[in-house]
Order: sequence, then structure tokens, then C-alpha cells
Amino acid sequence: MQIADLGDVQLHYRIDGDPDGAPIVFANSLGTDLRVWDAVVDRLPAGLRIIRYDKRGHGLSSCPPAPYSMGALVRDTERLLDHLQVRDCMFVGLSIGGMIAQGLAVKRLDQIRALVLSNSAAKIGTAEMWKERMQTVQSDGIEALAEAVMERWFARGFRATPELQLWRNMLVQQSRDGYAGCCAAIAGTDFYTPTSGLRLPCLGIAGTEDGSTPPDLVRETVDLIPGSQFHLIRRAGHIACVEQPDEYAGRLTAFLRETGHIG
Ligand SMILES: O=C(O)CCC(=O)CC(=O)O
Repeated sequence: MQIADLGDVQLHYRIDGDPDGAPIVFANSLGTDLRVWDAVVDRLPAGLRIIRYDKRGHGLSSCPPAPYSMGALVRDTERLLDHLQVRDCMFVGLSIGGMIAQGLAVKRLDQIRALVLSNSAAKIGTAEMWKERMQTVQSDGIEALAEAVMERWFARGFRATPELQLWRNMLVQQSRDGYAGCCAAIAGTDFYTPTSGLRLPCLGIAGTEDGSTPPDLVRETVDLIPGSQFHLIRRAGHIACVEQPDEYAGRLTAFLRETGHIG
């Protein structure tokens, strides 16, 4: 376990693979920690420096009081990558992690060479929806949302497996402030204009049964960046990396090859 002390926030991160390899960075979604990538990381080829972290308010990172801004989440990531001396990475962002990826690419193209927007979009939901969710979390806890979240996260078949309980536990064990803080960041984010100006290799990944960021929404965002690719995973919801890790890691590996991160 490793911690980066950035002054106002301490971020928990983990590095696997080859310390001198080409960097690939993973950013998690709302209500998850870096374990959400375990199965994908296990399936990636050798020769990569694989960096994962918990954004503020999630996992083992520190949890400032809500609300958070997207600017703060992007800045945390920027400082973490500077701390780790990461340049020219492939950045894989899941949902809010994909929003962080877009904000970071706009700001620091030296850090990001290729972008994977997984189950993500330039704008997710409405400000009203996020306000309601924040109020529910702050008054009744994350548990009050858990059943509905599981239906958006996972396809029907996966929801019938015993593994579902583990991911539900991960969700409800996140802090209320961390979850609500990130809801506020999503509510205030509309990256359509800045993302339209991006020029870098981009891959969109969507799940056919994603109830949070449906395939058309993901496609609309990646189509803002000329030359982007799009990959649709069947029998997967919002957390496609957990449900279909073979296909997910396979597509990432192909994109790593196409973009010259691995030979
Ligand atoms: O997962 C995210 O980062 C935000 C999108 C969302 O609403 C996920 C969920 O359905 O809980």
C-alpha cells in the first residue's frame, strides 16, 4: 500500500507490473475503490507500469468534507501523476474516472498520450438528479441507494451471482462525504466543449446493460474526438471491467498495441 501526501489530501495508490514499463493509469467510478480493476490488471500483458489510485473520499484515500469540484478531482490526479513522474500514459477512466480523464487531458496532454473513456460521458445525468442523490446519501446513507445502484452497475445474470454481495459491500462501505462530494463534482461537470477540442487516440467502452451511462451516451462523447474508436461489451452494465474482464482487458491490450504503448 502506498500513499501520496499532496498536502490538502492524501491519496492511496498502488503500482503493479514493471516499474520501468509504459505507464497505464486507472481511475475508478463513484462508490468504488481501486479493487474494481483487479481482474483486468491480472489479464494485462507484462511490461506495463500499472498505476491505480483511490480518488478523494473513496477507498483508503483521505476524505475531505463534501462537496468536491471536478477541478479538485482533476488536480488531485495531476499532482499524483507528477509525484509519480508519469508522462505519456494511457489513462483509463471509469465513469466519473472518465470525466477526470477528460479534464486532465485538456489540461495536461504531456501526462496523457491515449484516453480510454469507459462507461463515461462528457456530462452524466442532471444537476437535479445529483442533488437528490446527495440529499438521500446525507440523510439516509449509501445503503438507501444500494439496490438501485446494483441494477445500474451490473447486468441481470451477474446480479444473480454470490459475487454481487462483495461489490454491494464495497459501495456501502464508502464514506457518505466521499460519495456525496463526488456527486456534486459530477453535477457541476459538462465537458462537451473542452472534450471536443481534444486530439489524441481515444477508445470508448460501453456495456449493453449500463443503466448509468448507456451506450449511446458514451458514443456521443467519444465521437467528439475525431478518430475515436468504440467498443460495446454485451452482458455488461456500468462496471463492465468487473463483469467481463477477459473482453475488457483484451480490448485494452489491443489499444495499447495500436497506440504504441507495447510492442
Ligand atoms: O459511476 C459513476 O462514477 C457515476 C455514474 C453513476 O451514477 C453510477 C451509479 O449508477 O451509481
